[in-house]
Order: sequence, then C-alpha cells, then structure tokens
Amino acid sequence: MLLSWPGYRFLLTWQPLISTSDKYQSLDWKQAFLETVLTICSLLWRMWLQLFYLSWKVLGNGDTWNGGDYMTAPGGGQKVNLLKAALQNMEEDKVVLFIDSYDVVFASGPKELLKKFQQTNHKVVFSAETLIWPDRHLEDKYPHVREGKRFLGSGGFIGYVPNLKEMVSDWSGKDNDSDQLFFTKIYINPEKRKSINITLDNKCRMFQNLYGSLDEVVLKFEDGRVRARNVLYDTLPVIVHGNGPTKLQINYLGNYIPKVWTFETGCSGCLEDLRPLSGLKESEYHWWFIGIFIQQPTPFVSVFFERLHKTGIPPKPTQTLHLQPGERNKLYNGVPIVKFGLKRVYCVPCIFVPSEMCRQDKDCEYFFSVDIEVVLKNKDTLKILIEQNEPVIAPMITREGRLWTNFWGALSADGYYARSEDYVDIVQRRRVGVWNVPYLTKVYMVKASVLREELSANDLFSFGNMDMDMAFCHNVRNKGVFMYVTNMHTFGRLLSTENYQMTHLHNDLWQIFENPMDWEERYIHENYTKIMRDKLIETPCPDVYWFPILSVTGCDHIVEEMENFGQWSGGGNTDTRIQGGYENVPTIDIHMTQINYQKEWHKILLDYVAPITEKMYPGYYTKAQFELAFVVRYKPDEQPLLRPHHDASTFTVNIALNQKQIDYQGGGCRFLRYNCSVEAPRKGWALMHPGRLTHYHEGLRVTAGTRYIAVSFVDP
Ligand SMILES: O=C(O)CCC(=O)C(=O)O
Ligand SMILES: [Fe+2]
Repeated sequence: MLLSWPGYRFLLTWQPLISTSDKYQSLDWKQAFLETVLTICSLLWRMWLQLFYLSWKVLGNGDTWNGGDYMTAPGGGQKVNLLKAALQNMEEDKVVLFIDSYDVVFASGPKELLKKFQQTNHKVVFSAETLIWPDRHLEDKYPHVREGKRFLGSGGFIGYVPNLKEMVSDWSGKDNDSDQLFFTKIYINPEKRKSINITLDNKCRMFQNLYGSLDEVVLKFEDGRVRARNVLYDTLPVIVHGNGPTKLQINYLGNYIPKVWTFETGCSGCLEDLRPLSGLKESEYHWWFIGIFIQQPTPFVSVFFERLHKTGIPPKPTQTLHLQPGERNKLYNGVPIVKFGLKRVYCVPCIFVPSEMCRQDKDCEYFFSVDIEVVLKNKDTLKILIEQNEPVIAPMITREGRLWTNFWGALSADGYYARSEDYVDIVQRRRVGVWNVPYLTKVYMVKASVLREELSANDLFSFGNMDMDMAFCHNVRNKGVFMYVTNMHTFGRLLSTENYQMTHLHNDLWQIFENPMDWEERYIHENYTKIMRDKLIETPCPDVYWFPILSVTGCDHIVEEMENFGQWSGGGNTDTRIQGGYENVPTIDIHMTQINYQKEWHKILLDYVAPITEKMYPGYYTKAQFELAFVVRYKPDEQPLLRPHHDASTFTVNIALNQKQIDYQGGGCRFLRYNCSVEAPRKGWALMHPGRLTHYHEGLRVTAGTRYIAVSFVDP
C-alpha cells in the first residue's frame, strides 16, 4: 500500500551526504510523512566500519501498527519484536543504527555519527531524554551524570550486532508493551548495563530528542548547510527526533536541516518533486472545486469576482450571497456548474458544499478554498499551487503594511497564534521557499485525496467551537498531514474588513484609509502613475494643466453617490466663490461634506493631487487643505453655465466626472484673460489652475445632457 516508504526516503537522504552531490531530498521526506499513516516506521542502518557503505532496512513496512499511541500511553513493543527478528539475519561485525523515521531528521551523515559512536567507547549508545518516561518511580535507579540528560530514550540507538542481540534476547513482550520501559530496565540494571556495555548520549552529540528540550535547540546556519545546535551542551546532534508532542518543531527544523533552505542556496528542495502542468493533454487536465466563503461584509467584492475571472476562474456575481454559517446548505442543489476552458469549477460562496462535492466526485483532484477578503493578484496561483504537489498548500498573502498573513509560523501551547523565529523573514520574503507550517487560513488548496482518505466531513469543519479554518488545520495536523505555505512568488494581499460601513451606495469609495491599495486600483486612473513620471500635459491656456486622476468607476461612483443623495442646491451664501466676496456665484451642487466624504477627499487631494501640484508650480508645497469641494451638475434646463468669476482658492482642481459627446454637449471651462478654453476634458481627468487674479474664468453652456464636475478649492 505504501509506495514511498520513509525508510526509502531516508536512504536518499543519507547516501548523498557521503557522496559528492550532497543533496537532501526534503520533499520526499515530507511526502513520506503524508503517505505514512498509523504504521510503524522504524529504520535499520547497517554500516561497514570505516567504509562509507551502508545498507538499510525498513521494519514493519506494510504491517499494521499495534504499538499503541505514544501520545497517551506507553507502547512501541512492536518495534522490539521487529528488531529482534531482523537482528537474527545480521552479520556479527556490523554496527546498527535503529531509529524511528517519520519524525526524524538527519542533520549529518554516517561518517560523523560513527566517529562519535566510537568516541564513546561503548558498544551500545541510546539517545537521552530530559523527561523520565514511562515510569518515573525508577528515577533513583538511573545512574547519575555530572552533566547532561539522565534518562533513556528508545527512539534512537546505535550499537554492535552482538550487543544488540544480547540486549533484546530477553524480550518476550507484546506489540503494545513499552519498548522504552524494557530498554530502561536493562539500562538501570548495573550488571546488564555493563555486560552489554550500554551508555547514553547524555549531551546530544548524536541524538537530540526534542521533547522537554525545545529551548536547547536552535538552528545553526553553516556554510551551505544547516544543523541543529544544542545550546545547553554546545553540541551538534546528528539525528533530531521530534518525539512526543514536538511534531511541529521537527517540521520547523525540517524546513531547514540539513540543506532544505540555506542562506547560500535558498530553498533547494522547493523545485523538486514538482508536478508540472505544461504539456498536459486535455484528458489530463485537473479538476477542482472552489469554495468562496463570505463571512462578513467585505469591501471590493465585485472586484474579487472580476479578478477571479481573470485568474481563470469564472465569475458568478449572482452567487455572491452573504451566507451565514447556518445557511450553508441552502445552495446545495442550486450550485452552478460552470465550464471554463477545460476546467470545471463549482463556484459557490460557501466552503462546505464544494469541499463535500469534491470529496464525492471522483474527478475532483483539488479543493481550493478562498475567503472573499483575499486579493489574489497572481493569475497563475492555482497552477503554481498544483505544481508544488503538496497535500495542503497556501499561497502566502499579507496584509498591506502589517505582518498579518494567512499562516502561522508556530502554535502557542493552547493552540493559538505564536510567532516563529523566521516568521518576519518569511512574511517579508527575505527567506523564500515552501514552508511546513502548523496553521493556514483564508486561502489554501487541498488535494482531494486528503479530503477523501484522511478527513471525514465532520473532521473538516468542526472541532468544538473552533472556526472552520481552525478546525480544518487542527484535524489535518492530527492526521499527520503536512501543510505548507509558499512565498516563492508573490500572490496578493489580505483586505481589511474592519471599519467597513455599509451605509452608502458605493461603500468602497470610503476605503481609502482602510485598504489604500485596493482603493487605488479601483478608483485611481490607470495612467496616473505614468503621468507622474512623465512631463505634465499643458493645455492651450497658460498655467493650466491637466492629468488623469480618477478611474471611470471612480467617476461613476461619485456621480451615483451624489445623485443618490439627491439634495442638489443652488448654494447661496455658503457657496461663495470669492472669500469675503463681492461676487457670489453659486452652483447647483452637492458638497463632499454633505455625503460625509471630506476626510476621504482630503486624502485624495493630499496623496494624488499635491504631488502633481508640486511638479506644476515648483517651490509651492500644498497641504491640500480645502474650504470647498463639491460636485457641480450642469443641465440645460437647470443650471446650464457658470458666469465669469474667481475661485476662493490658491488653485482649483476641476475633475471631469463624465464625457463630452457621450453624456452631454457643450460645456467646458474658459479663461477670459487668455481668451482660451478647455472644452473637452476627458472623463476622470483633472484640470488644475490658479484660483485668483490671473485666472478669471467661466463654465461654458451645456446644451444637452448632464455634465458633472468635481471641483476643489485648495488653499493653501
Ligand atoms: O464648468 C467648469 O468647468 C468651471 C467650474 C467652475 O469654475 C467652478 O465651479 O468654480
Ligand atoms: Fe471656478
């Protein structure tokens, strides 16, 4: 059943370390973990003394594990049974290393191990532990040591065949008896200890058991390789064992040791064991289900679906229901099946249904779960994730300007967030790779085989009162399935859903503070940044410039927001065009303050207009403060024009919110002193001119349709 057995993987690990290529098959090892469930994983190494030739044997391959659950009760006797049988056929002059394998990482090779073994001057050396297990009453019987760990750990030992045979000769235990207790009793018996010649690797020169010793172990980056270093004894163990509840830490160390990721090479394992998608025939295309989950009111939802379309996933805007968790099943029968290219996608706004459908549909190979606040910018995301060929994998996405992401680097003791040492480096992509992590949220891809073989429907979505991602990860971890996050590429970001008010027509317009990047992408003109780099475009009129600023959507939303508000008025004294004015030229308008947009509008002027002003009028630095900012509506039968006036501003920004010829006829802005006018401003473009003295101007007559402009009097 198990095609890729960990022992085999370790062989790959081991051999290169003594050959020239020196490459660690990390992904194989990770893969093996997934594929190995509930089966004893023990490994036997034979080493011909001094010769770097070794052979290996996996014990218990294919057998059912009857050795109990280490986490709760002693067990492991099956390993001794297997070892005892295996030793019968072994030549007497050999050295054997016996270790668990599914939670073991090699930091170095047999040469070093053998040397260290010989330096002990003993015939059998066991790994040592900080914690006494399984019988703490035996404590007094353990020999005292001046320095180092006192207690025996049976997860790793090395010895000569005759001595090992002698050691297990008395064993007649059952599979679920404790191997550790058996070996302990031999070790604490002074006669036996002496005759077999056993000692412990007290200072972790060979074996590092992590349980009870987490604080002692740090990564040590050497030239082109990585080791674990025991800081208590200043040793470099060869074998690191994630015994007991330290599986997450061994995963963490396994992200680096011995050469998975180094400063010199980056991630060498990340490009191995891939599943390339190019060159596939149509019949070989992958099928996946996508669950889109909307938990709370979220900005930029329509953009999310537009983007999915571009990412190769069809939009189903009609399906963007805001489902409450209790309503999840409502869509089950009405789930649309959309053909897109050659992939079939089930697209519903709810995680439960598609994951269940994926599990039950034999064609489904992947389940992709994405929350609505995930901004996926990389159109190859799905492809990249599939190619990485991991059981569960997420693209790393970050919250703009924060250290928040969709993964956790470590777990706290109570199962919640803890920051791993490498978290910030990974988030900021100073370390790039594919990282084995304990928790993913918001967006991840799961192989359908994991859904089918490892998890039940309930496993997936509930665990006490945990939320769904929490429950999912908890159960995935418990099944020994690895979860990865990749930051090999940039993928996108996480929206903030805080402070999202649903009180306006176009609530996203108000998101300039909370989600500035998404706001800019949606509302700022696509050529704005280009214009910032280029020379400013002059108009026919002196000291009057124009530049693109708002997107078409931006213009439309502002107009619609104003029309929705609806209280157009002719101003009166509040709308004086000249300070202390002798001239009062009110327009039919709605002020930004009236729709509660003054703070946001100021931010727009500050972030997008002020930099241009400084380019236009060198030496003039504006704080973009404004007395008045409003949208003017011109209609032939309402207010067709604006008679000549000065503005109460240092300079005026006049943004065309719709398009001449299409939306209206006539219109424009004429500067009397220069007898010149800008008659056909483009939608989303701003006209900028000094407000007083030199730029006496008028709004030209609109002869048909409706013209909208957004005018700001900036001062100073
Ligand atoms: O119609 C125009 O473009 C000019 C508007 C104007 O000058 C103003 O509102 O102060
Ligand atoms: Fe004006």
